[in-house]
Amino acid sequence: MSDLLDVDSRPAPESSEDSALAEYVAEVCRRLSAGLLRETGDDLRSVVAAEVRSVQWALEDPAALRDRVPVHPPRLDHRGRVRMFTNPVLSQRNPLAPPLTHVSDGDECEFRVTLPLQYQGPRNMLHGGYVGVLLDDVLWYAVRHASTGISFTRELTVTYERPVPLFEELRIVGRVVEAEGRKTFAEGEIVAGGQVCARATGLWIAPKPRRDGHGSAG
Ligand SMILES: CCCCCCCC(=O)SCCNC(=O)CCNC(=O)[C@H](O)C(C)(C)COP(=O)(O)OP(=O)(O)OC[C@H]1O[C@@H](n2cnc3c(N)ncnc32)[C@H](O)[C@@H]1OP(=O)(O)O
Repeated sequence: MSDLLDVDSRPAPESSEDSALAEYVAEVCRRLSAGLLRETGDDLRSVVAAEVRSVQWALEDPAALRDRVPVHPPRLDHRGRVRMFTNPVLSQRNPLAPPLTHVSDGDECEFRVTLPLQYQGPRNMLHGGYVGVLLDDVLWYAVRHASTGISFTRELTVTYERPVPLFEELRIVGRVVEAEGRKTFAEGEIVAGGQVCARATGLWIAPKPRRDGHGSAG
């Protein structure tokens, strides 16, 4: 995967154990989110108690998460500031992110994900706004992969062809179709069971160079 933070690769002063703990707690939060929406009564209480116990266990036993290699530990930028990878679609440390599994870079960038209940719009279907979020992020990633700096989404058009299902694997694909100066045009789709459910096209624009010759974002 590209260096999405676009900063120096110096690790921030956080132990690997603490980074692993943060990512584990994010995972527990995701399971809890689904549990709160699925269970009621005694079943709800069991789910909450089990997850609270699992966090307690991870906090009390330093060896509990020994085998986990943190995926998105904090990094230091060139000014020595701590930078977190906060991306709400890709970050392992952000409980809002599903997060996506990266499959390939190249002419096409591909990610896969199976979405749980907290992303539901209509019954068993993905919320339409989140369809746009996924496509925005993966097309942005394809633009980022094909260029040297950060670009911002200027325009995104989403076509909803059929419902995007929850609880089954989705392929989310993005590719650059044209680059011209600061502008990059990209397109992509979400595919479930071999069928395209949603398509997007969009324009990403790199910020104007600053007077010192650097971009103003990143
Ligand atoms: C680290 C993880 C991040 C993950 C991020 C995922 C993607 C995101 O969510 S990004 C956040 C959402 N997006 C934003 O907040 C962006 C908000 N918009 C902006 O800040 C600005 O509009 C910005 C920076 C995109 C462009 O501003 P600016 O540089 O002033 O643009 P501007 O000079 O008007 O246009 C640049 C060029 O694009 C052209 N252009 C603008 N709009 C269009 C369009 N719709 N179609 C074709 N061309 C266009 C202009 O004509 C101009 O062309 P030229 O250079 O030939 O004159």
